[in-house]
Amino acid sequence: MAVSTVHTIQSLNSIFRQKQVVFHSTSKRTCRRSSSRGPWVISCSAGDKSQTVVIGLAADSGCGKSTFMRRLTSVFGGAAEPPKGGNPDSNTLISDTTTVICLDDYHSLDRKGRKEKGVTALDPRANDFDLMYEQVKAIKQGTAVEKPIYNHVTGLLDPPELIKPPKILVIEGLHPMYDPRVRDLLDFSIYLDISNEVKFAWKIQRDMAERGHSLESIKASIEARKPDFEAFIDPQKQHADAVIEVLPTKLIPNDNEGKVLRVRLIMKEGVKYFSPIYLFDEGSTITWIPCGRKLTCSYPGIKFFHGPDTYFGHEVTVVEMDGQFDRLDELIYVESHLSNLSSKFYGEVTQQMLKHSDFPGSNNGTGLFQTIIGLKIRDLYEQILASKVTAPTRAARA
Ligand SMILES: Nc1ncnc2c1ncn2[C@@H]1O[C@H](COP(=O)(O)OP(=O)(O)OP(=O)(O)O)[C@@H](O)[C@H]1O
Ligand SMILES: O=C(CO)[C@H](O)[C@H](O)COP(=O)(O)O
Repeated sequence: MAVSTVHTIQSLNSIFRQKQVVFHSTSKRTCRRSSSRGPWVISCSAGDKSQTVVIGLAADSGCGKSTFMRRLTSVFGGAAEPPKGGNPDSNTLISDTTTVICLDDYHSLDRKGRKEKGVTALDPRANDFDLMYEQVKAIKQGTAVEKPIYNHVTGLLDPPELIKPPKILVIEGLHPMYDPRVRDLLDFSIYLDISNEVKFAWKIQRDMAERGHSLESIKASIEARKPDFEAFIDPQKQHADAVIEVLPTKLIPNDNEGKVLRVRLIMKEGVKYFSPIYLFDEGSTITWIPCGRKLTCSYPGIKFFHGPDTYFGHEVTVVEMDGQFDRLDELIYVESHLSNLSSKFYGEVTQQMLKHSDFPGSNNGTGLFQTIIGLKIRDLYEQILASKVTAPTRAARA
């Protein structure tokens, strides 16, 4: 039988100080530690209703998570910055509304440790899912935590940093949907599914041009990660509420340049506080070539597709864009044919895209769909907030 001990925040702190993990309380609350489940398993009662909305973003390294995060933070306004006065190598980004934590911080093995044990960072054995679960749960319930830091410069685990509960917590990285306990804490989840060909092209662009790596070493690193990527990262997409799939274009026969992309936004039906966008007419299957009088298109043009489908046994709506925009200001023409965008005013998607026209993917479906998912997350957050405000009022009336 599980033996539960009631702890105050002070007594928890004394337990965790030895392990460099300290729990803070933002309101009066009690935490329980169950002795049958090990020292890391702490549950705190929610002291108020101001719980944090938790979003999961999964993708392999170098697949556009940071770019997506910049677009998302921008939808809420304000810039995201690392914690003030903290570790300069912190992976965390904080803005007024959102805190983005990188799940690399839950690596239980540092670079040397992984080498000695012969495991990659993608392997669950190199990650502490118990701590990830406990800390995400604590933040969701309004409790600040001391989260470890994985230092990508040194390859070491640095002393922890304080993470206070934000309005929206984004957990981004390799495994946000891997552990069922963490997955259950997510209010919304996204998977960035970049095909091998495109991933390779992006890696070359970044690691060769910006980081001075050789073509051979990039190839070797992709190959070395492949088995663990397929075993532990890729399967998470079946759990995602939205998947952004990035594939080579079909508009250029046998294209191997990887510059023109076919991007699919796959949106699950029946997700609470989320309803898919659609093109022209909800539920119908449509192919649309918008190029002509209102949209300038050079070779190979632009082709949209919209329709219902199934994805890992779930009903989904898919919107696809193949090709790229020549003139971003003309995106308003496409935006005006998309419905259920959750924008606050006509043209908001175009405005966001123009604002960040220098971000990678701004001229194609990656930027467009990332921006739309950003608006959808804002809408989901506002709906959750409204449900908390109206729930007690209704109860009081009954
Ligand atoms: N939509 C895009 N179109 C073209 N290139 C892109 C796009 N998104 C990302 N890239 C390329 O991939 C690189 C990595 O992007 P980003 O830093 O957003 O990925 P990440 O998943 O956060 O990477 P890491 O996990 O390694 O920090 C960029 O520098 C850019 O070269
Ligand atoms: O897959 C990764 C996620 O970003 C990294 O490779 C992993 O975190 C290990 O980092 P590093 O290569 O800096 O030791």
